[in-house]
Amino acid sequence: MTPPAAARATQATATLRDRLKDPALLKEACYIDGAWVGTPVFAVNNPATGVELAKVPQLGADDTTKAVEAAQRAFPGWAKHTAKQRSNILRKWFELIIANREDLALILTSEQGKPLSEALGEVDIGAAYIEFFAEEARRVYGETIPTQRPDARLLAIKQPIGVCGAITPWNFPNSMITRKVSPALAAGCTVVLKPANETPLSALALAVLAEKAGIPKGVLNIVTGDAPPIGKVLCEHPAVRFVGFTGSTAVGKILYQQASVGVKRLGLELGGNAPFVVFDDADIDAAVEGAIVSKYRNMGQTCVCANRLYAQDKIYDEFVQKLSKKVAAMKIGDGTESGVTQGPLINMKAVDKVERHIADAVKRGAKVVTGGKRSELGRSFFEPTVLADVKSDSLVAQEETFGPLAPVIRFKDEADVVAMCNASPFGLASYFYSRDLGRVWRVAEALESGMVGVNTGLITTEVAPFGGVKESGLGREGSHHGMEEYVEIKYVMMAGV
Ligand SMILES: O=CCCC(=O)O
Repeated sequence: MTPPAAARATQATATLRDRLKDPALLKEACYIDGAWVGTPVFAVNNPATGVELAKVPQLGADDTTKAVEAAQRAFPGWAKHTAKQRSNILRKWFELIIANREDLALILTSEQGKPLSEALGEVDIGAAYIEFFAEEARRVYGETIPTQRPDARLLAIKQPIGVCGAITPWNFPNSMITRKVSPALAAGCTVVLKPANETPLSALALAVLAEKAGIPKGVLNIVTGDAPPIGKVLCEHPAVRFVGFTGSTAVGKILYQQASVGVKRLGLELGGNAPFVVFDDADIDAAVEGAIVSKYRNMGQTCVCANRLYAQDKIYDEFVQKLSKKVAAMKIGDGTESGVTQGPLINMKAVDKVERHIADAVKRGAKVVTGGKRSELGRSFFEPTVLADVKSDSLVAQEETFGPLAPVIRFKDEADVVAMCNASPFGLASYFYSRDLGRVWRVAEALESGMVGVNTGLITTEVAPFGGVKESGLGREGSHHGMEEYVEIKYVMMAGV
């Protein structure tokens, strides 16, 4: 007999909790000023099964203001910690995450859907950001400036910017948090974080470990709830000096406007429409592997996913045939099952968009080579798809699909394809495959994007600057450049020498 809905939900919560080595990582409360607060009312569901995993509080503007005030109170004390003290605490947080990586990955897959192997990879790179910035905390150097006045000495020192807001997306519920929070904390800033409503459990689990690592109360605060009122407080409260956001360009523009009132600094990692180009001198097998990683990682729900693929005339058929053979062999299912490489999409709206892009491309003459429809598993499972003979004016080449759909467009020459790549208001990532050294330089320099992968489909690493140009955003995350977002330069002239 099927148990009633409420009992089923309780069972599901117990199921995830029971499967964790440390059940205390599954939190149903917000973390403000070092206390776990709020009534759990908002259900978090597993997209693979639809069952409820847990509930989290639905906080609003007042509680967000309290969180900002807590961060404001904690700021002077945290900023006065020595760089080494901050570094040691961050290092401890990193170690705890690694020690709990399997639990964190299971929570991540359960709430987000990606295969467990990818979730483990995300937890590892999420931890790697913390490790990197724990090291970087000790290298926030200033400078001395050759003087124009014999009686004066000139310095530029770097100081933490202050309280930071962070708003993070559901597609990378762990690493997008650590990529923002760890440089902020390393620099001496305090943070109020709003995770995505679909995936708050990864954020709360990270906070459990942050508390254990000894991050003082008020330094990291987590607020779950309705995005617009929380985002408005983060953008408009006078104590907040920086807001970091990863998400859609449409929301990024709203935050940009709201933050302009208090002239705040913003870090925006927004939408993309990454081209993936295969020239006829490329290693085709390597290009196919790169396309698989770039396109189908996280079921195509990655901001740097290849969105439109361009293959040159001479190798077009070979590339499409080899790509679709691999794609047709992918295993769809619950991300916790062994061998699954394609989990469910985050929700039915995501499925609708993939279907809309396929229908539009087919209407303009494209052919479905493999996939093309909802999976027989139901829910938001969608067959990984390859389309051939796609026209460059199709919707799928203009808008980010955010799903497992590879549209392959034919091109003639280098100038032709570079023009198509750059004919977009977005400029996050681009990829191309070629073995001609001259072409590699020319094309890498010509592409209008913040990041370029040459002969690779995977460019993310904690040591490199991640970010876009044009409507794909502002600022850089990761690498030593990522630290610059969280410090202010203060110039000091010491006269009377
Ligand atoms: O979707 C944004 C993040 C992608 C990544 O970290 O590779």
